[in-house]
Amino acid sequence: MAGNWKMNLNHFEANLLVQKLAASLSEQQLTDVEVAVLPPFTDLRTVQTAVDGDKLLIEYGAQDISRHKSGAYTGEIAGSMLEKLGCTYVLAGHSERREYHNEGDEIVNAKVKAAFASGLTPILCVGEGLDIREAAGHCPHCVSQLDAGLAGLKPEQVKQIVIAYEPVWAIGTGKTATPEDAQEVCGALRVRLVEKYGDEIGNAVRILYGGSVKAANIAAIMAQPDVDGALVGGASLDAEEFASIARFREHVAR
Ligand SMILES: O=C(CO)COP(=O)(O)O
Repeated sequence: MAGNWKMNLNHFEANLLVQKLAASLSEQQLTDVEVAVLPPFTDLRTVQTAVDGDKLLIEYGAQDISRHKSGAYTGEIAGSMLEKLGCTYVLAGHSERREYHNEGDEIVNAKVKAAFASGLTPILCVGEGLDIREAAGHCPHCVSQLDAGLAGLKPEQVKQIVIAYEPVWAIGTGKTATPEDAQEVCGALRVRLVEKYGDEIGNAVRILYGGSVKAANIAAIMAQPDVDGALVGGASLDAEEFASIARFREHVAR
């Protein structure tokens, strides 16, 4: 269960939220679910200090990574810097990066590789816009983003990666895909992974659903066979709400 904070919370607020989240998770005795937060870059050091200092059972990571190793790339953050901050995960190809920063599949693939080169686990995001959904092109579109994002990876890297299916029309809009919509695309992604990398790897890859996930709708989404978790935006900014979402980590075994 991953919380993408997007461009919210300064480092003081970040500290408060991770502490509260850890308290809510332990109150609910959620020790067997992997919970990760993805704060803005400027919060990462604070989150690291809180997690290490208090031995909190929370993983964390970044929302973006430079495809370059180092050098004259003003404003960018290298994988090695994230690694030094103890990050486990990094998003690659979130729809907001694809849309507002013109990140195409090739750049996203380079970012996935940069993440692995620094020992980070990429969370590769795929998803269709409303026009593609209305033209019924959502499955092929997402499968093609998956293929492009994974191009050139070794099978053991594919096994480790996390995929997030986030229909763009359901992000921050309050419109959730129905559980069946989520399963349709997550199932198509699974079929593709199995086809290309075999049963063992294809079934080991964790596939998350994202888009207006809340405590009130998570149960039906997690009941889908190919949904292994959620990538949560707005609702991850509320510790109790996010902890309640994390309670629904059990899904029907494939
Ligand atoms: O984009 C998302 C997570 O990465 C989803 O955001 P919301 O949960 O706010 O719709």
